[in-house]
Amino acid sequence: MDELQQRIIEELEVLPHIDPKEEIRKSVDFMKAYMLKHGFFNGYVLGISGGQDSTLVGKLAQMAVDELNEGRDIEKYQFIAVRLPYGNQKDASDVDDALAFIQPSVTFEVNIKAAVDASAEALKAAGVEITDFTKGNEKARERMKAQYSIAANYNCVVLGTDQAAEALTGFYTKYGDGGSDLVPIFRLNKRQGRQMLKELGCPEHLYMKVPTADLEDDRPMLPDEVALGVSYEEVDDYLEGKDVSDTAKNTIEALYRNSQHKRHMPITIFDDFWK
Ligand SMILES: NC(=O)c1ccc[n+]([C@@H]2O[C@H](COP(=O)([O-])OP(=O)(O)OC[C@H]3O[C@@H](n4cnc5c(N)ncnc54)[C@H](O)[C@@H]3O)[C@@H](O)[C@H]2O)c1
Ligand SMILES: Nc1ncnc2c1ncn2[C@@H]1O[C@H](COP(=O)(O)O)[C@@H](O)[C@H]1O
Ligand SMILES: O=P(O)(O)OP(=O)(O)O
Ligand SMILES: [Mg+2]
Repeated sequence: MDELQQRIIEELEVLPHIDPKEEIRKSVDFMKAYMLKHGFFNGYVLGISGGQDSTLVGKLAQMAVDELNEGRDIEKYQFIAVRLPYGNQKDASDVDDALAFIQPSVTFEVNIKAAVDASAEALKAAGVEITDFTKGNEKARERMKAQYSIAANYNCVVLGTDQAAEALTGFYTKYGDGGSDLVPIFRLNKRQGRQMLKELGCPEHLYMKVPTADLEDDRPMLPDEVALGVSYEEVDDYLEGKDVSDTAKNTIEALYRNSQHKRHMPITIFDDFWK
């Protein structure tokens, strides 16, 4: 393993092997401790897409609030799951299955189509015609806004599903799904998340599902791996310190370099990471 791979693994805190039970406990305890430290909060909010990462974080969040509520007369803590389709969601039945598995305290549905389309129209009226790709990122940012509005109304904080494979490649929308308060599965790669879901008794079709951001109208359900140009198996191997093909290594490291700006707060004159 060369110096850059080693540095990335250390930066993203990835372990080459995990004990799924131990990692489940770490994430649940993290979410419990955060609530106990900030007594004015009542729980967590997260968009549930029907994909692997939100199913995992949603389940862990529900476990955390259930444990926090144990022995209390009233259920102070809640996990608010949010369905956030853009129009009709093609994989809506996976959202049903994820919610049945998570059993959230509360579920809301906010359809983001009207807001996203209105935003595209307003830009068009100003002479800015956005591409389908940019509109995809607007969908992710609209989802972020809806979750923050719900969190503010119910005294909760917003969870993010960023994990090591996305953090490494920058495969998320800046201030969209990248905008959140706590990221309980940061440190885990994609296959480690699958191991945890299996341990938790999740239906197999959810943790074996092909990952998709499903943001583009023109390419619905586009697999992340097609957009990225590298497979998650290779990204996961890289993160575990294993050798990958030269092509995969070059792609991964280019994605890492190009997304440096996403792993920092807005850049000031005192920052020099980009120089
Ligand atoms: N979670 C997911 O799986 C997910 C979700 C949405 C999008 N995606 C994918 O993630 C990517 C998001 O698209 P994106 O990264 O083009 O959009 P983005 O909006 O996340 O980031 C692009 C913006 O970042 C800023 N930026 C770019 N380079 C910069 C630099 N060097 N310094 C400072 N700021 C800089 C600019 O404002 C630019 O418009 C796409 O590949 C998309 O398909 C994945
Ligand atoms: N359709 C969706 N409904 C609710 N929440 C969603 C939806 N699509 C995405 N999300 C949220 O965004 C993150 C990131 O998704 P990626 O597939 O990694 O782009 C996801 O975990 C949900 O919390
Ligand atoms: O973030 P999710 O839940 O949509 O998972 P995936 O990234 O596998 O689509
Ligand atoms: Mg997804």
